[in-house]
Amino acid sequence: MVAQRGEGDEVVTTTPGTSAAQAAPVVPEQDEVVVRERARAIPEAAVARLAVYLRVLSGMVDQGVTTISSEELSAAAGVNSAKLRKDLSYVGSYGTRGVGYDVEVLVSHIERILGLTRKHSVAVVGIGNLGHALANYGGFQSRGFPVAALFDVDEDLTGVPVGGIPVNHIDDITTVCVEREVSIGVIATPPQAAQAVCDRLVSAGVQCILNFAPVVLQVPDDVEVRKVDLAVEMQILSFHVARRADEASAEQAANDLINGVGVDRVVIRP
Ligand SMILES: NC(=O)c1ccc[n+]([C@@H]2O[C@H](COP(=O)([O-])OP(=O)(O)OC[C@H]3O[C@@H](n4cnc5c(N)ncnc54)[C@H](O)[C@@H]3O)[C@@H](O)[C@H]2O)c1
Repeated sequence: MVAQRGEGDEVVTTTPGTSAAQAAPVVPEQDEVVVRERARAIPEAAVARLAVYLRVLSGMVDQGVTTISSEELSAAAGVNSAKLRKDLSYVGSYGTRGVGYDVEVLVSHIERILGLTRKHSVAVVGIGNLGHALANYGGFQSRGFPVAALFDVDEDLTGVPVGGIPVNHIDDITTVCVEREVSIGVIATPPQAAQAVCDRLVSAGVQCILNFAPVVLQVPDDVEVRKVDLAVEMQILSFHVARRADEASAEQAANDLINGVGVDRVVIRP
């Protein structure tokens, strides 16, 4: 089989000797795993879920699990199985009916889509409370993100090892980031320093920024920024709890109504 560009940027597999005009998408056979490359964009939320599937699947590889059904994976990842199947179709993986997904194959497809086929060295800037915690956390290394450099403006911290890595002064950020091939910069400085730190990371060639400081950073188009704000996550949790409480009290009111006035059914509209 060879790969060709199909309609709408989808690459379809065709048998040798078939012309592109004749090429029709291959319908997955029951016992066949069909792999399709999709050039179209994957929704941001699906990318986040793919990272969750990868974490779950990597744990399964460690336990020697070789195949997994979509139901098992959806339960382990906390995602409904229809959404999971849709997400996995973005990476071109269709499981085998009655057998499920080959865990290692799925891991390699997701890693390829997430660009994890190579290591991404990380620099943390701002080695205060948060920076210390991040630098000391061993979990990034095992997920393909080794922390390779630490920076702070505080000269008392220069040379002090945190998580086994000596802190460099911020003035050395360009040379050190280039030398250690840093591709992700984590900003854990006070907000007023964050934009200048971001600019220095960008001029050192760092194209991915993970920003913990509560500011919106301005970056060139070819630089990706993700902002982490735990307070926002808590506000989202609070919203869901409040909504659940509203639903429970509406249901209670409906039950009271049924019991009180003898109607059979009350429909609650959002
Ligand atoms: N996103 C979140 O959920 C979250 C959670 C906690 C903290 N934060 C944010 O993370 C940041 C750090 O918080 P913290 O409690 O660790 O603060 P901190 O004061 O303990 O540490 C800040 C560190 O940054 C260093 N620094 C200051 N200016 C610098 C510069 N120009 N270059 C390099 N280093 C510089 C300081 O010397 C200090 O070591 C703050 O902006 C805070 O608001 C975000």
